[in-house]
Amino acid sequence: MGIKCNGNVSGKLATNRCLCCSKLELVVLRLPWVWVSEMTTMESLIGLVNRIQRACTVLGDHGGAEGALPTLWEALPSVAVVGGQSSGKSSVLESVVGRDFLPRGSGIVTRRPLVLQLHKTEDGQPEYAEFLHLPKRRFTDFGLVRKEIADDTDRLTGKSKQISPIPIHLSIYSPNVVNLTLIDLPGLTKVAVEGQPESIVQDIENMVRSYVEKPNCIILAISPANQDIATSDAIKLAREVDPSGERTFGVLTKLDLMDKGTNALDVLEGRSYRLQHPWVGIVNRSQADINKNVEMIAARQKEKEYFATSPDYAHLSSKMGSEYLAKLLSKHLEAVIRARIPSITSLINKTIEELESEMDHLGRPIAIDAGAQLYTILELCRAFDKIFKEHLDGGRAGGDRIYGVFDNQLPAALKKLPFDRHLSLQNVKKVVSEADGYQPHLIAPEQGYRRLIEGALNYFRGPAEASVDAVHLVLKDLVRKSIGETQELKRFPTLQSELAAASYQALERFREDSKKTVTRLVDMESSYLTVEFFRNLPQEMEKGGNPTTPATDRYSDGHFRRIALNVSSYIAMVSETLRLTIPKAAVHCQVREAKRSLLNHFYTQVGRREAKQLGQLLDEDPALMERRVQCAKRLELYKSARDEIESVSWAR
Ligand SMILES: Nc1nc2c(ncn2[C@@H]2O[C@H](COP(=O)(O)OP(=O)(O)OP(=O)(O)O)[C@@H](O)[C@H]2O)c(=O)[nH]1
Repeated sequence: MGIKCNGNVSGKLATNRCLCCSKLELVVLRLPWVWVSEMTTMESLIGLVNRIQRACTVLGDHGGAEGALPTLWEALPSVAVVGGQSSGKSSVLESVVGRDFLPRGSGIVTRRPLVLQLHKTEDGQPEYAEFLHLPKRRFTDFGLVRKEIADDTDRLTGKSKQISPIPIHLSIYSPNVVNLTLIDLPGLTKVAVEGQPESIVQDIENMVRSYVEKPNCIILAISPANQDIATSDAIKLAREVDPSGERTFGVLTKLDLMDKGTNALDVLEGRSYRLQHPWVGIVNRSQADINKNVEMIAARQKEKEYFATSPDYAHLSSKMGSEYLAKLLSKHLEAVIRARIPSITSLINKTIEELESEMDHLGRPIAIDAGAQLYTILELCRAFDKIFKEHLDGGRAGGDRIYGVFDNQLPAALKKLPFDRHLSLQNVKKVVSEADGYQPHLIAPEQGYRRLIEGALNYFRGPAEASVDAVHLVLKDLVRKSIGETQELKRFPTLQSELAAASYQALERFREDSKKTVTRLVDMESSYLTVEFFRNLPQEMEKGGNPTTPATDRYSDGHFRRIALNVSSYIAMVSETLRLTIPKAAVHCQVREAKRSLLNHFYTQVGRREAKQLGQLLDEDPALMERRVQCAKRLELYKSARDEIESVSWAR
């Protein structure tokens, strides 16, 4: 909804559209104590973008989607200077500034983008320059500025003539400039010369393209008038990335070098190549002027005179020259920034939200003091332990596999025990006879029974231990799963593996204890046989069998079969008991203990560790740490950009 730009409107607002004139007003707002309905001058708008651009460089946002981080740089309007080598780019920039300050030389001199921020100061104030990378140093000697640009380029690229996309930021404060930001880019070239890598031609084009293809980039396309416009590198590239020409400013240099009798009116009046903005003709210092150290201010004056007195261009003279170009660009840049502020503001707010949610996801940075680290470790352990318990108690899948061991695996294993073989007639006879010794049993083979039973009971050790092992495997698997499912642990691979190792060790101890317990259950069955079972036997026999069996029958096959049958039903009874008690032992010793004290040992160990060792436990995945640092920097950038915009809007 719109608001009136000079009415009594309440509420906080950074940007809006005026209801009465429908112009875009940057701000109409009420501070608690005073009405402020003033909006920003050209200075503050361009200055605002300057400050945000500097923050971008400091915080590593050079445009481009490195690591898929959001880029603010690309959303900011900027003016990029594009042209072929020797087209006069440096001369245009220096004319606009009114100072000699750019490195000169043969080949590719500009090998990094130069973000040149011009700040107009009050008349009579001294001129000076400042680099972002040397914040405490004011350069009043522009020869030293030139040297520092060259040195800083070499510092980053080496002297290898490589190019780098990381910009150098230079601010110039002068009463002779307009507020403007220009990005000087390496000159487009067609061949690599001695000492340059073959790829340089393409590398330069790619870098220049990466700047000018952004929809927020205003293209200052420099072409020399003494060459056919159809061969201009700058126009060729501009046409590709901005076919409608709405963000391209055509600049024609070297008008004074055209052949006698020719002029550039076809270009300057838009007939040769039409752009949305008018072409601007420029006359820079010639090489001879440079050699003679002709002052820049004098050169500007000479340029003015050239157009004023030129029979070809006098009618265009008010719209020609470097001073006019600087003002035109400044005005246009200001207008573009004004129009873009609302979308930049909403982009900033949206990105802050996204980055904050990513930071939440990545987790906050680790504290450095031991107490806080220990606390973090214990919290992480608790988070894991909670998930592990949920697996056992239900809520998460997996605990039911333990019941599966008791309900399927154990009964199946018990059923498969080879009692048939053990209680075969032949084996029964053998065992009973061996137990009898030289004196065969008279009434019932007491020793024979015992040996047969003891022999059979031994078979139960296998399924008992196998059940313990099966439960152990399930628990181990649940530990692994729970670690994987503990989101908070994801960033700490060292802690993950130490937790896993500590849990596995604990489970190993529980397994041993559980094995001892189930073996003891089996041993207990051998230690004391159930008397009632055998007391009941004769009665059973009397009921079911023949009471008048003669004594000689006791040594017949039938007698041994009866013994086998009796032992078999005793074993069946024991098997049933063990089927019920082995699960109790396993749960008691393993499952219950895992729930109660899986990490007890680990806690004691961690409690004794020094700060350094605790820090090592919280070692994160380096890629993740890097991502967090990058996100934090980007977040800082977006927040400071938001503050900058608010500070302009909330003029106090
Ligand atoms: N007479 C005259 N000479 C010019 C004009 N513009 C540039 N020159 C000369 O052309 C030569 C190249 O100009 P530069 O400004 O260095 O061109 P550049 O595009 O920056 O060149 P590189 O940095 O090598 O890509 C210099 O000798 C300038 O003096 C002009 O309008 N008139």
